[in-house]
Amino acid sequence: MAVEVEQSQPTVQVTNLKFTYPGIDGHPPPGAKPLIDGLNLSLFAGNRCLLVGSNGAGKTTILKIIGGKHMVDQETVRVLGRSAFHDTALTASGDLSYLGGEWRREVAFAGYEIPIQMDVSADKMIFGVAGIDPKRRDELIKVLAIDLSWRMHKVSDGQRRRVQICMGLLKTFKVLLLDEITVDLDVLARADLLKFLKKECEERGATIIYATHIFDGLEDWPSHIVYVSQGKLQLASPMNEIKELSNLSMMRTVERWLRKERDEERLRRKERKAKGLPEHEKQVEGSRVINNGWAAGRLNSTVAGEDNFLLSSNRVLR
Ligand SMILES: Nc1ncnc2c1ncn2[C@@H]1O[C@H](COP(=O)(O)OP(=O)(O)OP(=O)(O)O)[C@@H](O)[C@H]1O
Repeated sequence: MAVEVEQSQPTVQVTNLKFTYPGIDGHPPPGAKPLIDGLNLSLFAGNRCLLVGSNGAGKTTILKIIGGKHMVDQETVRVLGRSAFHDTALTASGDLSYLGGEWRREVAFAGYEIPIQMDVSADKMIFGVAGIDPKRRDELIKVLAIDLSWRMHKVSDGQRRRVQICMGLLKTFKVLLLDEITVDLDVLARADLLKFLKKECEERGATIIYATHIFDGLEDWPSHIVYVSQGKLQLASPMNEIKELSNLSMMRTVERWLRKERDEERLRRKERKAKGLPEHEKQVEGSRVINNGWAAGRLNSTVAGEDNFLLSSNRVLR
């Protein structure tokens, strides 16, 4: 049964986020184009937000910033009303949890990172975590169909991933950031995990942001969708609004946005070439210049639904 959740305060609030990766001297290189620019986003308890965008669009960077892994101004990113980077108790308590990236080789758990491939049983790993609700632990073991006798250095990638995900979800989170974590899971494990995560939002009022390229089985999962391109928020909308606009499946809808983005970038590149400019916009990274290919341009037209449905980047999701 769904709980009534307090909707007045956002659980995740990003205000005019601008971010450039620091160079080797620890500072953003002078003149570098920001990777994330003017991004605003508000999410509330119970929201399940799908974060989509092409490779290199900035999804991981955004999740890491919200997860407190990159320093930004205290007021720019607020999670549960606190600064994600400065208030380390947010992650230490498990209230804010990030699963992704380097976590693929290790288990990130409440601020600690544990190697995932040592000769240890799943049982030892999962039951070695203190202060866990036994009912929640049993449920996760069942949902992820974990055999507690598995030795972590001998199991398959997918089996190892199940244990890893179980560890990451043992503590009751309030805000969960998932960065493409289901890649190795079989169809059944993925479906059961998504069902569990949906329940966490509906019953406990958790907020989840999930960045993925795999849309299989996700059709009815998200309550909201956010599309980023070149570090800018192109669209943020409740799923029902997207569905009202188009009969296409979510995968086809996203495919259409990305095709449009790519076509516009190709056109932009052609125009640059015609003007005798280098085909690709260049971005400064540290002391060297990197070329981002077609992903480096700006999406400057509308993207969603029937093409004229561009949502404001200041949109608050309800
Ligand atoms: N530590 C870093 N230092 C400098 N640039 C970085 C760093 N990490 C990522 N980038 C750059 O930032 C851009 C966005 O990367 P990010 O990983 O956020 O994209 P993404 O949308 O998650 O991509 P994908 O879908 O491929 O996972 C890329 O051009 C990448 O090269």
